[in-house]
Amino acid sequence: MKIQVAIDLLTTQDALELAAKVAPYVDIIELGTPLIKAEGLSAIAAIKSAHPDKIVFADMKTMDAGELEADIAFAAGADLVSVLGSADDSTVAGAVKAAKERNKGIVVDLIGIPDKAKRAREVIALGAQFVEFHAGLDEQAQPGYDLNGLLNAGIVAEVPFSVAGGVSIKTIGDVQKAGAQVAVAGGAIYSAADPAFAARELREALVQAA
Ligand SMILES: O=C([C@H](O)CO)[C@H](O)[C@H](O)COP(=O)(O)O
Repeated sequence: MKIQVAIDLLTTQDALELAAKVAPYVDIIELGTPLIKAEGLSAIAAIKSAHPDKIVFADMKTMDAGELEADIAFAAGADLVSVLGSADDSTVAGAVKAAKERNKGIVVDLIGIPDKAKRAREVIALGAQFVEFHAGLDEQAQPGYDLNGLLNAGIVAEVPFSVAGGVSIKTIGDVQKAGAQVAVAGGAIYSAADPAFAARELREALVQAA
């Protein structure tokens, strides 16, 4: 299973500094939606240029103009771009078209979708590389939130998937057992007192579980 660090910081400089610390322990570097909104596509170019060997994920959360939005993110250096599962099928298909033309990939983010397993199968049929079973930061803040709903959706859907929603050292083993291709960790890394240590701990937890 791959580890994806989600960088929900607000400046390219802070993102570059975090990425430099954690890159040895992660496979995918994600530019979070707030970062892209704050700094623009240049943040994607800066991270790809600093880490050409890493998979760079632009969390565009595209809802419309799928082909256009995916294409500008790929042109800036992204290898993977996210589209929302609540978007129209034509938006997903347009983004997939842009990805195929550049030999890159679309990840469909199922945040807010009630029947995540059903929509996951639909968007994989449209050509998405994998889906993200995702509970956003606001959903995570609700009382009683845990990862189990996302993990069960992943098990039921039987498609390639990632899990994002407060993945931590306590839960990354469960994400792996559920069969995820990618565990996404944002706050568990960027809010840690020592982000490199936190990322290394996540990596070591996977080695031990393997
Ligand atoms: O996609 C995300 C969220 O919508 C804000 O952009 C996060 O990057 C994702 O949820 C992973 O972060 P954590 O939940 O803090 O692990």
